[in-house]
Amino acid sequence: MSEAFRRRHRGDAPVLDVRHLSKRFGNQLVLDDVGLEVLPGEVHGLLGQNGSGKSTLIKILAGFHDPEPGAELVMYGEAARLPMPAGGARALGIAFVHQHLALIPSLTVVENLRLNDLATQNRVAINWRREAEKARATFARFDLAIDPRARIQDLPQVERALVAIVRAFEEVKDATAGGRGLLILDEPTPFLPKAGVEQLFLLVKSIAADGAGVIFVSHDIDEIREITDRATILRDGKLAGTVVSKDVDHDGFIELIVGRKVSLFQSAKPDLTARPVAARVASLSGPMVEDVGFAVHEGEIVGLTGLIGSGADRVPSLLYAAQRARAGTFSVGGTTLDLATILPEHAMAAGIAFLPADRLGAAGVGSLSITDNISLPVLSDFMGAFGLSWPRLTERARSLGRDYEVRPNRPELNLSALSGGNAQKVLLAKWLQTEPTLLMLDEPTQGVDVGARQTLFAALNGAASKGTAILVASTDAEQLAQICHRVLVFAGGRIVDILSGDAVTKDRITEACLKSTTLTALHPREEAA
Ligand SMILES: Nc1ncnc2c1ncn2[C@@H]1O[C@H](COP(=O)(O)OP(=O)(O)OP(=O)(O)O)[C@@H](O)[C@H]1O
Repeated sequence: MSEAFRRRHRGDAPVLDVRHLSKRFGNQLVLDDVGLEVLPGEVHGLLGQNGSGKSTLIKILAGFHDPEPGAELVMYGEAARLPMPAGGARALGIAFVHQHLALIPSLTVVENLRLNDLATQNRVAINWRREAEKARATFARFDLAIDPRARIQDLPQVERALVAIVRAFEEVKDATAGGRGLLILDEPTPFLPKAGVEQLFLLVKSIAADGAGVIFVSHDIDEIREITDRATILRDGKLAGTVVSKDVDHDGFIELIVGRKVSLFQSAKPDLTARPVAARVASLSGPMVEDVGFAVHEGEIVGLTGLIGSGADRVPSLLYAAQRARAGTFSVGGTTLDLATILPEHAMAAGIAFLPADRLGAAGVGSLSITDNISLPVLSDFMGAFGLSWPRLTERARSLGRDYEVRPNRPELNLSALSGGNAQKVLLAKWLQTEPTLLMLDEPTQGVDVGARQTLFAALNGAASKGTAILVASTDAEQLAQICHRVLVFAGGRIVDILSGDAVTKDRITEACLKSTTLTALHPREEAA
């Protein structure tokens, strides 16, 4: 903690002081006598492996789960009730921003800001002109250039996140006097490119400077070190410690989170471009992508990256026909597909698998069991004379769960009962078991903890060493540096730079992204080699 921070807070009652928090699901104790204190003006990190209990703690503060008896909650020196009664969090000035932001895309920014009033008042009774002016003034105070009349669906992801945070902050202020209150941000950054993250940090810091407390949940240790004053680490539902963030280095955080030293996965970076081509894209154009061409070779892992709006993240969904391309061809395993007309089933039949970022939407079915989710692409292999063999399917799911360290490894649970990172392990196992010719992934380790990441990276590397070609769209330079043989950098919908071999490092990738907008497009033919 900085001296200025310490001086500012000497003698201040904590915004939040919660103690003896325990929670049991069935016979599993997922929180075990945990405590957490947040001071006024403090940004406090909450870290831990997937399934360590972070969301459960937050859901108890939201009133979604009841804690075990014995828990104590004190806000600004006054005892408050637990279990949290309905509407209690709001009355205490606690507001939440969840990863999915809870905005309504078809409504405007100002309508989303007044969503609570919309639910309780007649729409006509609200003076929208005045509300828009108020919103404009609020955005101006935080130096944000967001149009209150724009529809959420037309805004880039970063502006959506900023709107959700401003809305939560306004809720905090409405419920309490002035800048008091507690803002809880549950992994708000994984969808945001670097530039967006910086803008979000400025907003969070100015909210804390107003005197509110902020809890910031993230798996990104660099982010935690950059933005938080202190951090609390949970390990297997227990308190592993509360530290002053500046005093702990990157490896120190990893050790606190995992409970032991972890060696980060690092693959060798041989040049594999002389190997046979596994997939070739030519003249791909579509939303945010212009005349892109490249090849991926057998066993090669190729990263696609760039700044906000670069188009890199659009490529896998265009190649899988999850979004419609205007033009282009895609050759995989001897089949050439016309990208303007293909359907996802054509891509699948050609040996292509795609794991999108939206894991409980497009990627998996939360209301189905883990066994069902894992089995979907391989059902025909388990069909016998008397129908499907459920015991074999379940055993298969359990064995993949062991390999991919899914916790808890109970295939009968619904996918939605798993923590975010564990759900991602299941979905990766689901596609890798099909041994595709080409596997495409969009932000594959969003929300996955630092230990489990190494397992997923090793699994991807293992699939590549058996010949699968892999395309990874991501804005996480560290992750790309750990696993990719080559990285294609996008700007304005085109490939502007290619990094390979020793140039595939976190710093070089970040640098290439930052200067990407000043570069001209490489000709597709230069890349196709
Ligand atoms: N409704 C539920 N029913 C049964 N078990 C649950 C339920 N919600 C959470 N759990 C279990 O409680 C444990 C803690 O989950 P929690 O979501 O709090 O973890 P987390 O630290 O937020 O993980 P992540 O970083 O992956 O989001 C996990 O083992 C999870 O499977």
